[in-house]
Amino acid sequence: MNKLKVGVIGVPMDLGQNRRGVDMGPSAIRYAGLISRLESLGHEVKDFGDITIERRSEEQVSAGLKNLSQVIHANDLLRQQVESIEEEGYFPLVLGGDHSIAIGTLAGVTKKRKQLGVIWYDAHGDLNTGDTSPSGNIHGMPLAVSLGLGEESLTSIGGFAPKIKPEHIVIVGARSLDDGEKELIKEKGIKIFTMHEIDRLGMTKVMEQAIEHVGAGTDGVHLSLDLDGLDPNDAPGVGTPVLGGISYRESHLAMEMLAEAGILTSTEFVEVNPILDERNKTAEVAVALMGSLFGEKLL
Ligand SMILES: NC(=[NH2+])NCCC[C@H](N)C(=O)O
Ligand SMILES: [Mn+2]
Ligand SMILES: [Mn+2]
Repeated sequence: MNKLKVGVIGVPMDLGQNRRGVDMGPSAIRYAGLISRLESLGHEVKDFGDITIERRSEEQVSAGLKNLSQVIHANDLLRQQVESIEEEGYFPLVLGGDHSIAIGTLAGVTKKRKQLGVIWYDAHGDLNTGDTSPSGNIHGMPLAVSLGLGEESLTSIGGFAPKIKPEHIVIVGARSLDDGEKELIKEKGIKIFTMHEIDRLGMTKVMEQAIEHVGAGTDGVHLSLDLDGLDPNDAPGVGTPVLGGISYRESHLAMEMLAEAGILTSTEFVEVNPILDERNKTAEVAVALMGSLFGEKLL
């Protein structure tokens, strides 16, 4: 794999969901050795530090969305950081934080890339709006927001909407979808490999087809990896675990195939929750997967 300039940015954000601790994700991932792991692969790594996130105050709900104003503010800061990381010639590697931060990441990377492909590696679709969400948690909404759906103050971050097109998305690993999300997937024709397809076809075929799908007619590809896409046995430190997930081995294979394809232009790893974790296992899994994604091989 080509040697890259990788720009790491942490987003210690927990306001997009209810469980405490996911704000410590960036710290746990760095502690698990991310920077030296990437450097040992020959990449030049610059750590841009963390975005400043407001402390949790009393929960406010507006239009059915929890902590809306703080989530908007954080994502707008992230958008600006991601834009300048790219302008300085670095590959944006964003560390969460809850998955609501994908709103800011995608707003930042689509400033330049108007035909961005997106791989959404997740147990969930994150395709809710304020109207369909069972929880009001914004981490269940970022893919819908990026499609220009739902709350206007979120979709308009960065000054334009939508950020991405339904035909450029592929969801991998889904096994928990709300009714409104199922309808949206059908209505928009979003490509999805649920656990059923992963079991049936195997990860090799799934990733071959996923890579082909997001490569078609796009000018870059973003990987948004929610650690709850993995099975909770392999990644226990997440706030919304769902049994029957993608294995550690299948995930390494997926990352290796992405490295080989050489199509990614930005990446984020989200939902690592050290309070719910077992001795930093999930952060270590995240770093191991990033190793494969950035070109690590045994021989
Ligand atoms: N990024 C995540 N872990 N999302 C979980 C979303 C769960 C559920 N679908 C909701 O909207 O609340
Ligand atoms: Mn999820
Ligand atoms: Mn998610």
